[in-house]
Amino acid sequence: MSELTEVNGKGHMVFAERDVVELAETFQTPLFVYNVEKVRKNARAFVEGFKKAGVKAQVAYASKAFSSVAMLQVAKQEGLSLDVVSQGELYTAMKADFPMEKIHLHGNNKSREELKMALDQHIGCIVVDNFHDITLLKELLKDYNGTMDVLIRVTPGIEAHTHDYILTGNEDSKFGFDLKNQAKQAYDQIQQIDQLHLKGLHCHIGSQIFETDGFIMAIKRLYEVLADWYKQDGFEATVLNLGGGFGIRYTDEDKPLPLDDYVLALVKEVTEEADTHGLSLPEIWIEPGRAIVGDTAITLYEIGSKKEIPNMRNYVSVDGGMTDNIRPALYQAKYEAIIANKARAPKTYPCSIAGKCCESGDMLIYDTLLPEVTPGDILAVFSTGAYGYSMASHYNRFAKPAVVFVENEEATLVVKRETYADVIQNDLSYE
Ligand SMILES: Cc1ncc(COP(=O)(O)O)c(C=O)c1O
Ligand SMILES: N[C@@H](CCCC[NH3+])C(=O)O
Repeated sequence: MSELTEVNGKGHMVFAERDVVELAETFQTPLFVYNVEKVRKNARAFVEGFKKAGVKAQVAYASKAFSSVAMLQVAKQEGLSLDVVSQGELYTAMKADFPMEKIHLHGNNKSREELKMALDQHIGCIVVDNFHDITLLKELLKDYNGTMDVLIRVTPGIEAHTHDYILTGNEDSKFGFDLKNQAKQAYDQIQQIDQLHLKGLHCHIGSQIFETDGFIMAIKRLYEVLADWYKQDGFEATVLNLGGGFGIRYTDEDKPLPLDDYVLALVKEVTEEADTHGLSLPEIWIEPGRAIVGDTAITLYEIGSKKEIPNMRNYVSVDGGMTDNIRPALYQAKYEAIIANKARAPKTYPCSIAGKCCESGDMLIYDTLLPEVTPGDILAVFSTGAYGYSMASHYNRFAKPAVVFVENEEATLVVKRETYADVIQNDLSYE
């Protein structure tokens, strides 16, 4: 996004109206900086899209993209619902005082404890992923007075155009029930448990998707099944959850749609299918993660060493890497970056950006152009708001970076930088 970058009189990059070089000095590096106004804007694009279409909806922020107490407080302020996939994500929501009735629990191997916590907290909905979920719920509900709303997660057999590792709606997937056989068995089992209220179906076809056809195909397939269940049993879904996966821009190769285009396409197709089959229009739920936070943050690093291999490649190393952004190593994901303290300088130096882990694959960006690089320069990598901090690790015993929120020009530390004492806090001695 370099051509759109704002630059101040000192030649420093400005992000969310703040000089990022100053932010790096104040909060140290590596540092995640979120533009909260942009987070709100993304959230509102989805929410307003459904409002405009006049359809009942829930926009559940997929907290796996970036979960922290402050982030979930922003999601709550924006009236979003929440998708959690673990006790840890649910616990974070509890600490953020997130309304429990707006939380949906996912997971392809939910533990008894996770399901119990969901029941005890009276969350809004459990997305049943497999027969084990149903068995555990049946047992747990014996000691439970209330009821629980559930959706059945199915794999609609859609091959969305995305990286193989983040494709989830195809039949050969660890998630959900296959639509042809297992979904009906799950339906029958759930209908026999009085305390489970089946609201409808869930599918998630993949992530970083730039087209609406995959979603449309998925909706058609869901309706084939829903039409059968209606004929057989008179069952009508009151909710259709179409997952997340809406793509964002990392580099020029990515051509995202305006967020409300996805909403309009979903609403149109669901409305048509419901009409065709004589079914009433369900609530439409979606679960965007990346599209809410991905393009709202940058990561700031300090540049250190350089290795120049004549006629081959120049390596420029930064003080973070795969421990705060595993996506390039895991998915060959591409990013753009600039030197924040030389934001106007001509880009004349061909180089690749390396992390500092003891791993050759620890590369953040291959073959980019930067201005002449000197140790101490601040590198800003764009669009790191999703699946960066949330996938961070302690490899090489690195401490996790800090996270800062900027809103109304004010920068607030929302996740503290870990200390080395934090990193080894669970180590016990064996002398
Ligand atoms: C079930 C489910 N919902 C929502 C998401 C969020 O996806 P994204 O961040 O691409 O919107 C994912 C991740 O791909 C997922 O598996
Ligand atoms: N973590 C992945 C996306 C998969 C998310 C959840 N199913 C990414 O960084 O793109």
